[in-house]
Amino acid sequence: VVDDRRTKSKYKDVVFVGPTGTFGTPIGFLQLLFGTRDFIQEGFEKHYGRLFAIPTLFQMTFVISGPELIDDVRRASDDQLSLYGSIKEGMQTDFTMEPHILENPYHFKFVHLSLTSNLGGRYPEIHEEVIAAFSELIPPTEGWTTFPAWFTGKHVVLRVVNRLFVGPPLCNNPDYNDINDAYSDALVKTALVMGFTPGLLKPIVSTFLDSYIPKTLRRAMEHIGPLVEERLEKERLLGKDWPGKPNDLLTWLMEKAPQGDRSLKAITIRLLATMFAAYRPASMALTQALFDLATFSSYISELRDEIEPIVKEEGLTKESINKMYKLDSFIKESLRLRAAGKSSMPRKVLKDFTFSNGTTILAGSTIIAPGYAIHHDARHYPNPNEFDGFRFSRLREEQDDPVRHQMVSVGPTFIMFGNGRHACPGRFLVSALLKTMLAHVLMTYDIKLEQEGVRPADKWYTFTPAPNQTAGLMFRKRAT
Ligand code: HEM
Repeated sequence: VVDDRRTKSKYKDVVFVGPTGTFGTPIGFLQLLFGTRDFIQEGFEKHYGRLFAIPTLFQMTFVISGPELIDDVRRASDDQLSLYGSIKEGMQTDFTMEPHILENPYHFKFVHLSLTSNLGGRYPEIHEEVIAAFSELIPPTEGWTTFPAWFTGKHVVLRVVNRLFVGPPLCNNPDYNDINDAYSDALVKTALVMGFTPGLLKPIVSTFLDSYIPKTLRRAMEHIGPLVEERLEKERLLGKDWPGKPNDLLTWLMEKAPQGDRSLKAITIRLLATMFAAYRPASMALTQALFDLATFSSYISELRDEIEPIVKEEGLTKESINKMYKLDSFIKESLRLRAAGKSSMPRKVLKDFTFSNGTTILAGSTIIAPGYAIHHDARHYPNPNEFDGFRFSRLREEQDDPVRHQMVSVGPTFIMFGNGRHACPGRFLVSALLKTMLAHVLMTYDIKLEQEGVRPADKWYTFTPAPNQTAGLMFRKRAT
């Protein structure tokens, strides 16, 4: 309490949202945690365009809003405002992954180098894996059959992304895919507990936490180990550029990671850590888009009318999916409405930082952007709470601007993929994945909700929304 008062007194020109008084911050923090008050939305509505502080424990957290402040964050250097600093804290990586992993997150760079810049070349594999994954998980039947939506979305994404990370046949190994899933779950839960533990106690608490993370890591190493050996053996026998050598994330980690970081354990941790960044948001996005397709079924025929002539002419390719403006718009609208957390683009303040409006935030604090509030702001999105599937394709046509409103474009009013130099490097892949998956579903199946007109409710984890995880979706072989 004393520390909180001392810190607050340093911010004369910053608004504090939430209860005041001696125990204001802890009370406000509990209200925020248990969802009884949403200080981020409250602050956004009352203080739009300004910085405001919300009640959090152990440090000050400031919320930015309005294009100018978001642009200030975009332009700040990494030694002032640090994404990795905030991931380190949020994911407690020193305890959940390995200490120093974010001092050189070269695995993140490999996403761009090995996947995005080579997306066209790898597209046929994506397409092949999408078809295989759907036909296995949702075999087309004449009559309607219910499938678990979240389980299906998750497993399609795990399999297709792993095709690009480790290749076949491991990408379709149920045990390996479960490990990826379980590892992510364990990371989130352990990080949550460690986040609430005061600094001095962290090393002690971490030794008491269950051994699930190391156990899961060992299980993953049992899969990756033989694959690494197999590739090294081929290299010994056939030379460095052996025929058929995969250009996947594993190869990049084996060959381009710093010398001291090429042990099986180091490679496996980086693989799992990259999968953590990739598959959770992507599988949530797929599941939500499928729920939207089933809920707003009037879009289906117009989407098919767009997709079919393109596919007839060119097939499904990296280039042809770029022509599917309406499909892009439908998925982007689903992301806008459902996927942004209340707290986005977190940055740890490493050096005192002065915004363009003159407000200075001291080192040690955290800055976040209110993603959910921004994406539901009527100033930028008329009827913001309504699903308007062709909102963005209309804008692309009306403004004759094919780039600005596409899913992968980032800016201060669409921060689903962040903004600036750290904007998600996987977004080009995600856009290709989601469009291919939805186009495949539209062309192969009919889809509907289990209960007509009732979209399964989202689940919120404090700041983060997730699709309903128990509901099913009904599919049958396309009849029309
Ligand atoms: C719908 C799916 C996805 C969403 C919504 C999403 C969103 C984000 C966001 C918000 C950030 C932080 C940006 C910032 O704070 O400025 C980020 C970073 C990142 N994402 Fe994604 N992402 C998705 C899928 C993926 C996929 C499929 C991959 C990998 C294949 C990926 C890899 C990364 C990496 C490596 C970073 C760190 C960037 C850096 O080091 O600067 N993401 N993502």
